Amino acid sequence: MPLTLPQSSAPLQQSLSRQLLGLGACRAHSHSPTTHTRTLALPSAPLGQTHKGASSTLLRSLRLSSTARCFALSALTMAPPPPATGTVDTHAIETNRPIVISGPSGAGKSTILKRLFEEFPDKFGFSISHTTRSPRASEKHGREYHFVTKEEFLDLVDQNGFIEHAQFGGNHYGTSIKAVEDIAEQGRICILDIEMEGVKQVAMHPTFPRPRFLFLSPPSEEVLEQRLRGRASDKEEAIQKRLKQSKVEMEFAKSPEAPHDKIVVNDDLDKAYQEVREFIIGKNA
Ligand SMILES: Nc1ncnc2c1ncn2[C@@H]1O[C@H](COP(=O)(O)OP(=O)(O)OP(=O)(O)O)[C@@H](O)[C@H]1O
Repeated sequence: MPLTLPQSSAPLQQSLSRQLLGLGACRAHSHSPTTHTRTLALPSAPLGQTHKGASSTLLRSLRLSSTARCFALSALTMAPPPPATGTVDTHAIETNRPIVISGPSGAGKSTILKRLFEEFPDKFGFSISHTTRSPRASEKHGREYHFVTKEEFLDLVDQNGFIEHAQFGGNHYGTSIKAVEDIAEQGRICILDIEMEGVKQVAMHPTFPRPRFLFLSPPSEEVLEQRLRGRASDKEEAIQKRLKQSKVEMEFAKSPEAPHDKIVVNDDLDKAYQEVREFIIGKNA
């Protein structure tokens, strides 16, 4: 599911989007108390227009600032919510296979994606997540999120219209197939920054073609804790929650059911970035 944090994922997504793109708008979501889903799109070919995308909140969960990170390039910002359904434009998705990036909060996902977006400033777009929570004063329907009613959201769930969805803090969050598909149809590769439960959902989705899965790992628990504290964005309780969740995510990554095609250990940032870059846009991508 898009990420959802005990705290809201929207702030995270927006924050990340802004950080990543240096823009004033973005979107994404996650469904975990600490993270959420960030959906980004990398065009596989030069684009003539802008887009937006990105979310992961639950993953969006551990940090209240990493909600899906989506970035909106104004053109799509005002678009109405797509009529997502369980049907998929398989050709577009398989031609521009989305990338799912996951890893513990603090592993460095935002840092590395920011670099990637800076290196390819004209190639990114982002998808917009759905949520049943009320928009905040500064938020616009179709920009930060597609704000829908609970009934509309659950209808879409019944149609298998989400590649992942979750409930946090009493609200539903989800990344629709249509939102990701739109990016693929524009010749872009959508990058989804998703927490563990969302990864499982995407991997098991009945109709959505399998994306490529990348797991970003911290070099050790000790280093992860240092980085979370160094980020100075969380209170002690939130740090402890992220560290606890990181153990679960690391165990999952080592398990047979983990769908990851590539695991990158983020020790030296330059080296990790090159590995991620190669996986996403390298000649064997
Ligand atoms: N290789 C590295 N060496 C040292 N510090 C790093 C490295 N990679 C990331 N960091 C730092 O670690 C902190 C956590 O990184 P970042 O916020 O990118 O993690 P994240 O995986 O996006 O977390 P979240 O899921 O909570 O958004 C940041 O302060 C970042 O600057």
